[in-house]
Amino acid sequence: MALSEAAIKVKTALTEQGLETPMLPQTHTPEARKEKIEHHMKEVLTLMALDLSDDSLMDTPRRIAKMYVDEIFSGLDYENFPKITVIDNKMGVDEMVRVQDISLTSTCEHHLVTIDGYATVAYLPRTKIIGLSKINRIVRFFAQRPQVQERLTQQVLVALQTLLETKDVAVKMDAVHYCVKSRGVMDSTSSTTTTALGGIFKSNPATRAEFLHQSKC
Ligand SMILES: Nc1nc2c(ncn2[C@@H]2O[C@H](COP(=O)(O)OP(=O)(O)OP(=O)(O)O)[C@@H](O)[C@H]2O)c(=O)[nH]1
Ligand SMILES: [Zn+2]
Repeated sequence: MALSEAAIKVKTALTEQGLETPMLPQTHTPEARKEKIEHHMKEVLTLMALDLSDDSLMDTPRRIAKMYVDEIFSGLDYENFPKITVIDNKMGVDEMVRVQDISLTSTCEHHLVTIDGYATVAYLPRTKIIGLSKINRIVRFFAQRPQVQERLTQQVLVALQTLLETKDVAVKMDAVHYCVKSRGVMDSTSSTTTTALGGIFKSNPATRAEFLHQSKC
C-alpha cells in the first residue's frame, strides 16, 4: 500500500530534523511480522518456564504478536498514519486553538512497559486548519511506538508544524512511567512533564504563558 502524502511529508520532516524513531525499513508484511513475533514469544515464555500447553496461556504468544503489530506498536508503520483533513483557513481564525487532556498511553522503549498520561496541543492557525480529532489521532499514532516521552512530544510538534504549515504549535505531555512506578525505583507518585514549543509559543512570553498556564495537564 502506498503511503499517504501526509505520512510522507511528516516522515521526511522528522528524518530531516533528526527526530525520527530509530527504525529499520519494514521488510515483512504485517501478517508475516505477527507470525515471526509469535514464534519468538513462544520461546521467550517457554524460557521463563511457563507451560504454554495450558489453555489460558496457549494463545498468549499470538495475542502479544497481534497486540504489538496491530495495536501498541502500530505507529512504527507509516501505512497506519491517520487520514488527515486539513482545510484552508478561509474564515481567518487567528486565535489559539487548544485541545487539552488528550488521553495518551504509550510504551517505554527501555523496558517495554506502559507510559500513561495526557497531552495538550495548541496552534495558532495561519493558512490551514486541521480537523480536531486528527490532533488526537496524531498523538495516538506516535504514542503507538516504543518511545521516550521527550521524542514523542517533539514528534507530535513536528508532525503538526508540517501539516499546518506553521511553526506556531505547542505540545505538552504529562505522564506516569510504569518503568518508574511498577519496577526499578518503584515510585508510585511521580509524573513527568515535557513540552515542545515552536514559533511564537517559544519566542513570545505571553503566548507561551497562555499555553503553559491554561493547559490542565
Ligand atoms: N529521559 C527519559 N528516560 C526514560 C523514559 N522512560 C524511561 N526512562 C529511563 O530510562 C533509564 C534507563 O536506565 P538504565 O539504568 O539503563 O535502566 P535500569 O537499570 O532499568 O534503570 P532503573 O529504572 O533506574 O532501574 C531509566 O532511568 C528510566 O527511568 C523517558 O521517556 N525519557
Ligand atoms: Zn522504561
